[in-house]
Amino acid sequence: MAFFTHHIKRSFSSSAVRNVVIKNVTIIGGGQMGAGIAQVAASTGHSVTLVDMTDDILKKAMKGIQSSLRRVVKKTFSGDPESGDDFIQKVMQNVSTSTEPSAAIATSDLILEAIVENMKIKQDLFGFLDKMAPEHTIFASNTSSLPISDIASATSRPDRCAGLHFFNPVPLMKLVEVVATTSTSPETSESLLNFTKALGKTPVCCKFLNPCLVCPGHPWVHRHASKEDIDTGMKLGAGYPMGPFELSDYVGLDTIKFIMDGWSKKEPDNPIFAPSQLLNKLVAEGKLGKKTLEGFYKYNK
Ligand SMILES: CCCCCCC[C@H](O)CC(=O)SCCNC(=O)CCNC(=O)[C@H](O)C(C)(C)COP(=O)([O-])OP(=O)([O-])OC[C@H]1O[C@@H](n2cnc3c(N)ncnc32)[C@H](O)[C@@H]1OP(=O)([O-])[O-]
Ligand SMILES: NC(=O)c1ccc[n+]([C@@H]2O[C@H](COP(=O)([O-])OP(=O)(O)OC[C@H]3O[C@@H](n4cnc5c(N)ncnc54)[C@H](O)[C@@H]3O)[C@@H](O)[C@H]2O)c1
Repeated sequence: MAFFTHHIKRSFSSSAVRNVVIKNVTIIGGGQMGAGIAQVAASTGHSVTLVDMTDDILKKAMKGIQSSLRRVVKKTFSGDPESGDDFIQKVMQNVSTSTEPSAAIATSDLILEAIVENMKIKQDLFGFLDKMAPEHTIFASNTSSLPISDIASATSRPDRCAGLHFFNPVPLMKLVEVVATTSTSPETSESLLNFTKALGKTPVCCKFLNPCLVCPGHPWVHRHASKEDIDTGMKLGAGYPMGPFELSDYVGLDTIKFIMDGWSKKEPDNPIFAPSQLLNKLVAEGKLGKKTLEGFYKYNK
């Protein structure tokens, strides 16, 4: 990405920064999560810049936001489609896109990354942003599994770094985890709590992200039943809205693999995190779940 190449070097003291009222938000990564977060932030009156590597990806993200908004307004403006259309138009005006975000970064109160689940790439991004962003800017990561303190260590502002973990699909899921490290300042946590409330979400504070799923591709998970039966059982028997295989396809099998590989590296002797041949095979074949129309299951466009 071009913007990685020209750095504006500035040095900042990590002097206490007061509570930040978050209005201008830059979201790096316009995939399923970044687009969803952009939609919700724009819908609640925030000014959003969505950043990704190519214009094509950003076009797809904007199309996704628009079609999700249509589903939302069908309910919220059910008797008044004209007001629904106005709302969509206003929300779309709150989102701009860029592959060269220096200008947006310079006025951001919050930069939230939702890029690939890879420590080195996230650290490189945070290190790069640290040199460009104003002193008050808070950095947040939407990581599912990586330690925030390690990502924050690439910056000179660990007190202004935290996790902001949204759930998929962002427009519908109410929960957001605000993940504070031992270095995150109380002002940063409070600013993020206020931001998530302004988004209409329910924040919970935590120190670590909890593994919320065990990989469904793992042999012991489906040793005694088919994936269809396991999914049906978990939906009808345990009240889950999706079974584990369906949910993994929905999250993205590449993302699930990144997470599993990370955990397995940390706890090589834990059989729960042992590599899943089935998962690895599907990812190697480019069958990444719903986004590629095939994963554990096949999907129509
Ligand atoms: C190995 C370890 C792995 C760890 C993984 C970690 C991942 C991560 O870090 C954490 C997560 O996110 S974990 C993941 C956490 N996530 C979960 O656990 C999700 C579990 N799944 C669910 O909650 C449901 O299956 C869905 C809500 C996704 C779909 O619902 P459904 O009933 O199956 O299907 P439906 O009939 O199509 O839709 C129903 C209604 O929703 C509406 N709508 C849907 N999408 C929309 C969108 N994008 N926009 C707007 N609206 C949208 C739609 O219009 C409809 O409205 P209506 O008024 O009824 O017509
Ligand atoms: N998918 C989920 O259900 C889910 C839920 C919660 C959290 N997360 C986390 O959110 C993050 C993103 O997940 P996703 O599902 O949206 O992934 P995704 O693959 O849909 O999107 C990632 C996007 O980031 C872009 N990207 C990658 N590297 C980049 C860089 N250096 N600069 C700019 N853009 C870059 C890619 O082009 C892609 O568009 C991951 O850390 C994941 O663990 C995912």
